[in-house]
Amino acid sequence: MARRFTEKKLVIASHNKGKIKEIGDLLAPFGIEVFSAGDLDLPEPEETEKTFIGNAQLKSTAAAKGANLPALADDSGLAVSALDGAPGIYSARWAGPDKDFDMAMEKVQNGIGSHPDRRASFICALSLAWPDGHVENFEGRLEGDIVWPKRGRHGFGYDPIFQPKGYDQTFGEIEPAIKHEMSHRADAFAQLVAACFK
Ligand SMILES: O=P(O)(O)OP(=O)(O)OP(=O)(O)OC[C@H]1O[C@@H](n2cnc3c(O)ncnc32)[C@H](O)[C@@H]1O
Ligand SMILES: [Mg+2]
Repeated sequence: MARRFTEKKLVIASHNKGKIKEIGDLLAPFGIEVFSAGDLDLPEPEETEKTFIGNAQLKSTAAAKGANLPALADDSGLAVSALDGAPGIYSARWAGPDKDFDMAMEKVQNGIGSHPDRRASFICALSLAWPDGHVENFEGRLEGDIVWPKRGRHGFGYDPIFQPKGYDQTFGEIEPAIKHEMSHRADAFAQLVAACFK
């Protein structure tokens, strides 16, 4: 049995504004007071693990200890079939220190080149940690295709080149409220809610 979340305050252990906004929107119905890692001046830990869950847990436990509050971390990324799952856990790092996602998206497109397989998945690991060290982890996924050129201005990161399966718009074009209902983050969040918030 997962530990239930009964506290009133929660830290979103992320320094990514796009993610903090999405997680804040997903948490809105639960009446929890949320803080971001930046609000609390928490450092950004180095992501030294080899899996999404490993890195999510590293971020959640560091923030929970640092803030002495429960903390929810997200480690996510894009796994491209023709690139054997790259950029994967390196999705943020492909954009470099300037967080240049135009460059990162071009790297994805150039890597696929003329390969006929344009399939990709977005993956999201969520880790909820308490200050006593207890952790609950979840992983969500969404299948789609890489399109080129990029389309739309909604979302963040790789959204303008990711078109979810069954849709003819990219996450850059789809309204945020619709993304929240079907994304990899929504999938992981639904698992978290079922296990810890019900
Ligand atoms: O570690 P934190 O502080 O949370 O922020 P980050 O941006 O470094 O986040 P990650 O280490 O988890 O890297 C994931 C990258 O994958 C990309 N990504 C994840 N979810 C995405 C989404 O829903 N839409 C577009 N890109 C996404 C995005 O560019 C992120 O920078
Ligand atoms: Mg990161």
